[in-house]
Amino acid sequence: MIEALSEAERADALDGLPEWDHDEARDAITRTIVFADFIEAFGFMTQVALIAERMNHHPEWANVYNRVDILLTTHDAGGLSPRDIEMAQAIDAIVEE
Ligand SMILES: C[C@H](O)[C@H](O)[C@H]1CNC2=NC(N)=NC(=O)C2=N1
Repeated sequence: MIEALSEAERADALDGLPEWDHDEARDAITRTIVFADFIEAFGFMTQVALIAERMNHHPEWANVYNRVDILLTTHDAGGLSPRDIEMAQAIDAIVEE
């Protein structure tokens, strides 16, 4: 079992993730990324999929052509947990490559 972040921990984490929005209804973070084309978007998703499997932590996401909409939350914790923050940081690192 993994614990959700406290309010202070969540505020700190969100400060460090300026590209991400907080979805209060779901206690999730969301980010939309637009790539040059479909193959760039799908290549990104493939990299994230490998990380997700390694972490056993999986994004809720959708892809339309060059756009990927991502939502991260921890179902087991009923909200944001350190795993979402770690995943968001990994995603940001891939996008910045
Ligand atoms: C049974 C399995 O370990 C759980 O369902 C894992 C898998 N991937 C997961 N992904 C996410 N985002 N949240 C979870 O709580 C979660 N739990």
